[in-house]
Amino acid sequence: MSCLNSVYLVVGGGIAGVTCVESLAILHPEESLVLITASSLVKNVSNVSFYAKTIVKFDVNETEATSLQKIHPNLKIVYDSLKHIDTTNKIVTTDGGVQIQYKVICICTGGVPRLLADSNKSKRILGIRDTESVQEFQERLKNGRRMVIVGNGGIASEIVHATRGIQKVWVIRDDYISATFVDPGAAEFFQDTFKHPATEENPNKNTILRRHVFTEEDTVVALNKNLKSAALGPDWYRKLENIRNEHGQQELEIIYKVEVKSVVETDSEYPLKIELSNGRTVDCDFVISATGVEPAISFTSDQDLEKGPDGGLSVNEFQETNVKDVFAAGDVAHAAWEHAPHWFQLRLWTQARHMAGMAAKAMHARITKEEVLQDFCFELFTHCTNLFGYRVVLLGKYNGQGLGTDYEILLRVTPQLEYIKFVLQNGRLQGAILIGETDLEEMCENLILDQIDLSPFGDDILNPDIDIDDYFD
Ligand SMILES: Cc1cc2nc3c(=O)[nH]c(=O)nc-3n(C[C@H](O)[C@H](O)[C@H](O)COP(=O)(O)OP(=O)(O)OC[C@H]3O[C@@H](n4cnc5c(N)ncnc54)[C@H](O)[C@@H]3O)c2cc1C
Ligand SMILES: NC(=O)C1=CN([C@@H]2O[C@H](COP(=O)(O)OP(=O)(O)OC[C@H]3O[C@@H](n4cnc5c(N)ncnc54)[C@H](OP(=O)(O)O)[C@@H]3O)[C@@H](O)[C@H]2O)C=CC1
Repeated sequence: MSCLNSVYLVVGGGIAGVTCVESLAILHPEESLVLITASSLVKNVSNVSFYAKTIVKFDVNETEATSLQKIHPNLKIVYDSLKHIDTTNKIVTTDGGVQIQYKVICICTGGVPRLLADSNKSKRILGIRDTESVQEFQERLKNGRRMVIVGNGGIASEIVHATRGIQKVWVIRDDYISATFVDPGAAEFFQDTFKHPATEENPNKNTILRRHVFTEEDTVVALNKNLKSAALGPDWYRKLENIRNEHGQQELEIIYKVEVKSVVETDSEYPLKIELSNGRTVDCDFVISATGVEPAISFTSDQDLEKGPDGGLSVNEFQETNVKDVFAAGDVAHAAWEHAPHWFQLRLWTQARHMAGMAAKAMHARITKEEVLQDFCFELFTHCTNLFGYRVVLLGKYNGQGLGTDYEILLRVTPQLEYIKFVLQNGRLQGAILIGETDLEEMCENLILDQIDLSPFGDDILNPDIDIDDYFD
């Protein structure tokens, strides 16, 4: 059995693993580093642009793992899967029997789709995670007449927006769409776009300003509770836009507040029959189960690595697990430290990148016996994405998460143009949803981080005729 020796060991070729390697290449290029990746293609980030200090947008690309050796002269790549970690002797073993001795290790094995309970009953229930799963979806789309989409998060929203020429039945547990990312008001804003696509002649710019004081009866919007190839990037669904099933009909039906009770294969016109919790059945060609991810922990270890309630490896603010010198980052990790007031974990690229950069700094500090502080990026939750053709920026406690019932919402809505929501508590901004080209990202970031008292401004804070930035210069 061959044995490699290395100071640093990183497992996984997704955004987290690659970011960890790239950061170590800058921090400690003279030291030995091994990357274990099951795939020869790995993910990397390019075209990073900053909307503000912590609000970042970037592209994710696939690249040959060997390209990382250009930036890290001492990097060795092992194309294999991690099988076992002996944390006492600091040796890992791969499926292929390679052994690697390490001083510090970072586990970045990502996540796998958490599919519907009946998914083992039919090959027509698909999850989307990697390039192969998208290819399978594309094949099904070409000839499919009707698909059922289950789930109300990022993937379901993107599929509903991007697919054409097929009947879509979108089955959700909530009473409004895209609940992982937005609130009922923003969902209405998106749905208005389905009904009235904006045209140049009819941009529909009637701005509505509204303040809403939350009471006990209000429902606080719930936050989302939570193999071998890395997860896709944000533009993955554009591939679907090119697929046109000329025979199919374009139709979307949304069924609210239901769950899938069972899925059975049939010999009738449609090969699948879906039974819903409201008693209704839907016939279809295939089902997309866009029902979240679960951490990918397919390896064993001699000591128990503690897990959080979401099944992820619990890590402290330096991304270290309960076992010394074993770090974890990205979708596989559960952020178990005490969070800053305006940050929480969602399994997203930016967070995978931030966690992995932090892990690399902490690993380097362990080897060089230096002190390390947690990075500033964990001060504020930020997510920048596109939904239903709009730029969406989510900041802080954008859905009032964890604020109880004692907060106010200030809204500015211009149909088909912008949707701006401020979440205020004690006159201070706690979170924001910015949909459209609002140009408010930097101001909101500052207002949340500095906790400036906004009560003197009243509703003017969102008055489109007042340039609020002037107040804070
Ligand atoms: C369809 C889709 C669209 C998305 N869109 C967005 C978006 O627009 N914006 C956003 O912020 N986030 C998005 N995400 C989420 C984002 O992709 C993930 O949060 C992020 O990629 C996680 O990175 P990771 O490196 O932790 O995990 P992964 O990308 O899953 O990478 C983990 C790697 O580890 C490997 N691995 C697993 N087990 C082992 C093992 N035992 N040994 C060796 N290697 C192993 C896997 O093969 C994989 O290559 C999307 C996710 C999906 C599925
Ligand atoms: N633009 C972006 O930023 C995108 C991000 N992503 C990321 O990729 C990952 C995977 O995306 P996705 O699968 O959409 O996961 P998400 O976690 O975003 O959403 C999962 C959805 O499925 C629902 N759900 C879970 N179990 C069931 C069930 N048994 N029946 C019905 N509904 C169920 C959840 O509801 P509930 O909340 O009630 O549990 C939630 O609405 C996530 O980390 C996501 O953040 C993906 C695509 C785009």
